[in-house]
Amino acid sequence: MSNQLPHEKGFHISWDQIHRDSRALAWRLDGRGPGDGGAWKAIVAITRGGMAPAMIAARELGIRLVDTISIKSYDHQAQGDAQVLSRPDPDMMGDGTGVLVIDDLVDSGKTLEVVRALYPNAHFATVYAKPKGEPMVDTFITGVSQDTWIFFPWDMALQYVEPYRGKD
Ligand SMILES: O=P(O)(O)OC[C@H]1O[C@H](OP(=O)(O)OP(=O)(O)O)[C@H](O)[C@@H]1O
Ligand code: HPA
Ligand SMILES: [Mg+2]
Repeated sequence: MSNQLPHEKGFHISWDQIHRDSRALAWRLDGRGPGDGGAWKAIVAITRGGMAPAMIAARELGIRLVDTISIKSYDHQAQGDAQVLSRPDPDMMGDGTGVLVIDDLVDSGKTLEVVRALYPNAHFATVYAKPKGEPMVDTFITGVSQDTWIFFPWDMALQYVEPYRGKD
């Protein structure tokens, strides 16, 4: 990582950016549900990364029924088998009809594949999508190349960096 140029280090997302992009996702989904007037009945966030976008979308869309499904598939940047640690009330979920399932991003598509198998009729939405995972997502805002690592604001802190041309 340390001998890469700044633009090769990854795609760094600020809080402001994820807020704007999550709002854009909500607006794109507005009125596209199967209920009256295109309503959605609930939002399910895929923890942990989906929680911030799901909260922002729930607020934009006026949805108060918000639940989580807990999946763990990465340890740092290494992917293992996706494990479902907890899931929403089965009576509320049914086959997923009318439920918006939200995550921060789709990369290999493995996480969404697991959730899709549980709720085949839910609508799957992510803020960011890499090409491999795109077939697993119904709606996303920004496409990112497969070899880019996305850094989210909850994983970062402001810190000093050396000037690009080095110290004087
Ligand atoms: O499409 P995939 O290759 O499955 O990758 C995408 C998933 O990986 C990350 O979650 P992670 O499992 O790291 O957990 P976290 O959300 O708790 O950070 C990200 O938030 C997505 O949920
Ligand atoms: O690019 C990524 N950034 C953060 N978390 C991730 N989990 C899978 N891919 C990514
Ligand atoms: Mg996640």
